[in-house]
Parts: sequence; C-alpha cells; structure tokens
Amino acid sequence: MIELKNVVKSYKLGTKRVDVLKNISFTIQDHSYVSIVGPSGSGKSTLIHTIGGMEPIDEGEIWVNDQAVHQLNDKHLAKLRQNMISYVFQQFQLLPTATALENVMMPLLTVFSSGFVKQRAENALKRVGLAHRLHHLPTRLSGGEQQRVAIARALITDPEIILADEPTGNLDSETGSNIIHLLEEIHKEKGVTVVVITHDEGIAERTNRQIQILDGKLLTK
Ligand SMILES: Nc1ncnc2c1ncn2[C@@H]1O[C@H](COP(=O)(O)OP(=O)(O)OP(=O)(O)O)[C@@H](O)[C@H]1O
Repeated sequence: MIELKNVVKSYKLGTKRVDVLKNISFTIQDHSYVSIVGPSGSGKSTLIHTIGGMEPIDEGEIWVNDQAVHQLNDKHLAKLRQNMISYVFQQFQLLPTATALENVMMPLLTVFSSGFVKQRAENALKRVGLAHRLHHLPTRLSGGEQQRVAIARALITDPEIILADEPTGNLDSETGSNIIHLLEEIHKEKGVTVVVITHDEGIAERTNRQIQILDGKLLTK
C-alpha cells in the first residue's frame, strides 16, 4: 500500500520558493492500476519521485507498506528501490555504453552474484520480448525496444510497485500502446501495482483510478 499524508514539497529557485505539492493525501491499495493526470508543471513527476524517496518532502508522511519513506536514510531508500519500487521513465534512462543485458543487470549487480543476476536479467528481457536483443547497445534499439529494456530493468528486482513517468511520451502511438499493454500484463500477471503518469486520456481511461493533480493539489481521490 502507498499512503501519502499531508505531503508538502517546494523547491528553492534562487531566492524564490516554488510550492509544488500542496498538502497531498491519498492511498493506493496493493495490486492497483492507477494513473496520475494533470497539466504540465502540476507536480506529477515530483509526486512519484517522493514516493520512492528520490525527492525528500518538506512536511507530511509517505508510507509504502510498513515503511516510513520520509524517515528513511539513503541506504534504506536504496534498499526500498531494490526490494519494492521500480521506476520507468519517459526518456528510458539507459546507460548508452552498456548492452541491454548489462542495463537490466544493473539494479542487482551489487546485491547478488553476477551469474545469478545475469540469469534473472535474461529472464526479464525474455518476458518483455527481447530475448533476441540481449547484447545490443541502446543506440541499436528502437524507442519501443529501449522502453522494453527499461521495463525489464524495472522487473529484475521483482517489485511490488512500478512507478512509470510518461512511459509512452517518447513513442509513436502504436508502440506506446504496446508498452501500456505490457505494463498491464505485468500488473495482471504478478499483481504489481502500476502507477502511470500520462497526458494521454486513452491511457488514463484504461486504469482503474485516475488521480488528478492541478497546481500541486489533488482534484479527486
Ligand atoms: N529540481 C527542481 N528544481 C526547481 N523546480 C523544480 C524542480 N523539479 C520540478 N520543479 C518545478 O516543480 C513544478 C512541478 O514539476 P513536475 O515535473 O513535478 O510537474 P509535472 O506535472 O510532472 O510536469 P510535466 O507533465 O511537464 O512533466 C514545475 O513548476 C517545475 O518547474
């Protein structure tokens, strides 16, 4: 379960303060498929970054299962992202000098033996339909294939939650639709909670619940 209680977050820009999240509270139950929608700059990315502890909050509480994310130190936040939460980004964020297999292995390389991690990475790449692209560099993959590698990298840790920040934003509509279907299959197969930020109404309508953000505030629960 993800629970936000009265979350407040601002950024400092020089002497100015930008209030980005203004007293946000909501709960996302286990095994959910949820979208976060709202205009550009309304705070969607900041919101999901705070859930995985990638951005600290100023006030409030963030709970993921029994873990108080707002109180965890860097070491425990890293563990949270190794054990429970994975991210998928619009720009894929693959290491350009590493092959698909090496990119997928990365989150677990410091945790388990390389032989074990390689086996898991191969399985994850197979799951996303890329068993034939293990040794390709990202530059030799299409956008859709790169996003599949990123999803395999998200899957290797066997997460309970995948937070996807406009995962189709860099893809044509057909490729984007395939990527959304893949995330939906993973949600159904493994019961993974998928939270997807999207500007695409069609994608938002496919989710079981839409969380609407406007100017840092929640519109609906
Ligand atoms: N690191 C930062 N430093 C300063 N301001 C920031 C930072 N990150 C985001 N902001 C500001 O916070 C606000 C919310 O940004 P955020 O990226 O969360 O919005 P968003 O809803 O995800 O937008 P988009 O749909 O365009 O991705 C914006 O005004 C943005 O300029």
